[in-house]
Formats: sequence, C-alpha cells, structure tokens
Amino acid sequence: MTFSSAPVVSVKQTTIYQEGNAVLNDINFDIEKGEFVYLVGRTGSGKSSLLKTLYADLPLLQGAIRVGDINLKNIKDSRVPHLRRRLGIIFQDFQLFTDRTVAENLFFVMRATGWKERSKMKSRLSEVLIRVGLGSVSTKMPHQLSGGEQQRVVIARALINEPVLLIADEPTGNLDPEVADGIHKLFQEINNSGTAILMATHNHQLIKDYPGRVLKCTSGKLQDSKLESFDLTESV
Ligand SMILES: Nc1ncnc2c1ncn2[C@@H]1O[C@H](COP(=O)(O)OP(=O)(O)OP(=O)(O)O)[C@@H](O)[C@H]1O
Repeated sequence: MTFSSAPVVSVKQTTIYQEGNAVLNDINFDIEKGEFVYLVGRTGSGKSSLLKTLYADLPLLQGAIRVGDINLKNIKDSRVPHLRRRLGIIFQDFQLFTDRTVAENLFFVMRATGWKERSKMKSRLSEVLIRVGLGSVSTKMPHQLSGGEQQRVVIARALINEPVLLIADEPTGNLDPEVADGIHKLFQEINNSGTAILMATHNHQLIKDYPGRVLKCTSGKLQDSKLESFDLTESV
C-alpha cells in the first residue's frame, strides 16, 4: 500500500494582498501532515491576511497555493465549501450562534457541509464533544458556558469533518492564562493524533512552553525557523 506524502499546505512564490497592497512578498513554505506551526509577527504584519488567503477569504492573486488536493489559483466560488471542509478554522472570538444550543450550533455546520442522517450527526456530535473534553453540554446555550468551554465547542465544530489542517487565529487571545493553557494542551493532543495546525499567536510564552516550528511575518517577508534561526522576542 502507498501513502501520500504530499504536504497539507504548499505555498510557492506567493504575494499576499490586502485591498491591492502587497502585505507579504514572495513567500514560500510547506506544512506537512501532522506538523504544528506557529505564525508570529507584529500587529499588522500580515498573519491574518495569510490565513485568510489559505481559506479563500482573500483571493490568491499571485503565486501558487495548494491545500490538500485543492488548488487555490482561480478557485471557483462553488469549490470554496469543499476547501473549508478540508480545514477547521478557529478565531479568537468564539463565533457561536448565541441563540442556539451547542448541539444546534454543530448540527448547523454538519447540515451546511452535507450531513443528512440524524443518527450519524448525533453520534458525530458526541464524538467531537468528548474529543474536546466536554461531556454533557449539548443542550446548553453558549452563554451558559465559560469562555474556555465555548472555545472548546468551537474546536469541536472545527473537527467535525476531520480536517487535514486546523487554522487558528489567536485562539486563546481572549482567555485567562490558565484556561488558555488548557486549550493549548488540547491543540497539542489534536496535533498528536495527526492533524496539522497553523496557529497565529502573539503569545511568546506559549511558544517557549510548547516549542514548534515558527513562521514569522516581518517587513513584508516570511521567515521560517526550519530554514533560519531568528529572534522571537521582537516579533510577538
Ligand atoms: N480589511 C482590510 N482592508 C484593508 N487593509 C487591511 C484589511 N485588513 C488588514 N489590512 C491591512 O493589511 C495589513 C496586514 O494586516 P493583518 O490583519 O493581516 O495583520 P496581522 O499580523 O494579522 O495583525 P494582528 O496581529 O493585529 O491581527 C495591515 O497593514 C492592515 O492594516
């Protein structure tokens, strides 16, 4: 039997734009299956713009990007849902529907991504909630949960379709340090079970505590700790 060793993400000679302005120039990197990669850089250095380009919220205007088997160059609108099913996307603010229970929040995503059978949806709901360390919250409303629990629900939602890559933009930015640490440990566990993670963060301590590969946005370029060493302290 042969296994594909193609990278989960491949970015080649790509320039990232915001409103016609180049934010990052001629960037190149791959992310392999199961890798944990931090994305750092000062505010406004282009982290979110890069992540948005990966999930086709910003168009790819110059260069070549592949996410799994999907080519982002000239991607059709109709293919974007397929791309987003291959990714799990997690933001700092929890972005749950506040007027729906946890179960309804997750069922919404399942229906939007083609799930139909109620029994399978229910069993997937239980699986992903257990996976993020939440047992019996499915009938609760988001406001009945703590910030850390809400972020766990968001992570559960991101895991529904077994993504090849989790993209997380400052996922612990709004949480107390202790709660943030628990969430970060969860990301490590998910990563240990084979899901690649690309996480934008300003939290230097986190990278010290849980070392990993670092991509750094600086002066319109992207540095890669796999290829060169650099000082983290002035970038986060
Ligand atoms: N919607 C937008 N329209 C126009 N320019 C934008 C938009 N969003 C961001 N920019 C600009 O693009 C550049 C990169 O911003 P981006 O949000 O990618 O940085 P960032 O590194 O994620 O910052 P932060 O750490 O504050 O989240 C900045 O100059 C910013 O002002």
